[in-house]
Amino acid sequence: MTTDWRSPHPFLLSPTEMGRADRLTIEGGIAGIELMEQAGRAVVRAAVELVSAGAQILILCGPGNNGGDGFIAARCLAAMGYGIDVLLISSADRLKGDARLAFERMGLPAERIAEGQEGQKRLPMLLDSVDLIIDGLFGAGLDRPLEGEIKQIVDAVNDSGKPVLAIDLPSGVNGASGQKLGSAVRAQRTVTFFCEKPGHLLFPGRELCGAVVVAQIGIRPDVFGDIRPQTFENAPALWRHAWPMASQQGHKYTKGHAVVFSGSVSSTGAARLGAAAALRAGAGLVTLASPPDAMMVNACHLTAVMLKKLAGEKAVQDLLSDERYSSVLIGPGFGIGAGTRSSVEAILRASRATVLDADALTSFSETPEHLFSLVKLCDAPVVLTPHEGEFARIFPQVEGDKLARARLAARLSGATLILKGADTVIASPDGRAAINHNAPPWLATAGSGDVLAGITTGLLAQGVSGFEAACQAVWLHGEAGNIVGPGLIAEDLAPALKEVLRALVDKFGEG
Ligand SMILES: NC(=O)C1=CN([C@@H]2O[C@H](COP(=O)(O)OP(=O)(O)OC[C@H]3O[C@@H](n4cnc5c(N)ncnc54)[C@H](OP(=O)(O)O)[C@@H]3O)[C@@H](O)[C@H]2O)[C@@H](O)CC1
Ligand SMILES: [K+]
Repeated sequence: MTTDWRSPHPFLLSPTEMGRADRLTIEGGIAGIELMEQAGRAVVRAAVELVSAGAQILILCGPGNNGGDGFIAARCLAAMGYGIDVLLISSADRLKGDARLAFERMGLPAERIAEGQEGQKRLPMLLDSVDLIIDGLFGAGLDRPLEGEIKQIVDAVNDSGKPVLAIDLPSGVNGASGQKLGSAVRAQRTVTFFCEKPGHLLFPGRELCGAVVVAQIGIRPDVFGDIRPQTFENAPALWRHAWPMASQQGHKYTKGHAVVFSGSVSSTGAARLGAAAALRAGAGLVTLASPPDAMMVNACHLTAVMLKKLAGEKAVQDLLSDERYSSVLIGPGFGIGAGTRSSVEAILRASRATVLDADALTSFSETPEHLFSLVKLCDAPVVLTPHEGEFARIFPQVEGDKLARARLAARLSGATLILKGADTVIASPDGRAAINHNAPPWLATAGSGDVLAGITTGLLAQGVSGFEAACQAVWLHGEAGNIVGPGLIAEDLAPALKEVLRALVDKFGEG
């Protein structure tokens, strides 16, 4: 498995929140320069793993505290016998606070430090002879695109092909969004402090960071109590409390009953993938609701999943008048149009925990407001599972980075949102958001989304609330994808869930 599910907390801090963590720590009696010393030493520990003894290291330092960490690392690495050159992009006179102090403590011979224009002139020669570049240009304080000479430096670093160790973030990556501002360093490894930031998990930042190391520098975890982060890494630490543990005395009727709506005769497979996944995810019973023309094909393919014919105008209302149906999935292979809209309306009016996927979303492209008002009428969790194309169709007015868009869309629609992709974001209407990072690239295959929707429906059937069910489902789906490996087809996922669930339940059982 790829995820360290024992991660002690699931919090991600934006650069602004991280600044607050620093300030709270400093107010608590630890000097800023002490934090910087610890940060610099963490950079040293990472650097020595990347080079051999006596290697030549170029440290690029910006005008703020990110550069300050670089000065500390320069001092320690020089004392350890590495060949160190420091390139400071501004003039040393303009350094302030802890960064100035760190510069003054550095103690390198003047010829090993190049400032401003002089540094730029020396850069090609320095890049030629280094074994490692340490990027201390910009971290949390980046607030605008890289331009001009700074952009040229970053581009030259990337073109050199030399390994880069980034301090906190690769310079040019926005820590809140993972977006590249102008240009950005491509690192082999990134050392960040205290906890990860959204920009380490969201693309393109995730790719530009290389491997991320989180170092502790003396900030106490109780600052989370003050900051109350609303952004999380999607890991078991986030939703373990809401996991539907099987009870010894439970039986299939206590684990909920999911209904999955099938498409017509030529498009039934997607719903069956969803139904099988709902059953694997632990729903006690799963019924496939099928149009009459698809009964035979569905019947030929189902064993543990039950089948019910859905006919007549009030078929959905009639079906859901049975209170035992605890969750519903509609959309995969269901078809786009007025019929789908009225089925969705009947489901949401019946106030059942609901997953709306694929065609159930696209059917509201012209009238998204109508969908949102129905969601708000529904007295149970609703989860929408759009990929980027579907998202653009139902939230055309929502712009910005992926995290911000998912949050805003969840608030607008009143539903929990799973905005799918390599860095799936799960957002709740109450403002919480989680970023997923265990999905392998081979999960992007036909039917994979139907399985994800099915897992979510299976968890909702057991009474898990919307945000937690969505986070659990996305994580389980990713882990199942890792177990199957390259060559995965959607049919492989539900069987692979067995192994994921076994490991998870064993670990949760251990306490
Ligand atoms: N005690 C602590 O806080 C600790 C912090 N730590 C470290 O500090 C880092 C945060 O430090 P920071 O806040 O000083 O910000 P930083 O990333 O160095 O950049 C700010 C400078 O860049 C400038 N600037 C921004 N964008 C620019 C652009 N596009 N192009 C050009 N210039 C640009 C901006 O200049 P100005 O806007 O004033 O022109 C400003 O001078 C954090 O990532 C971590 O490494 C650790 O030591 C642990 C303890
Ligand atoms: K950096």
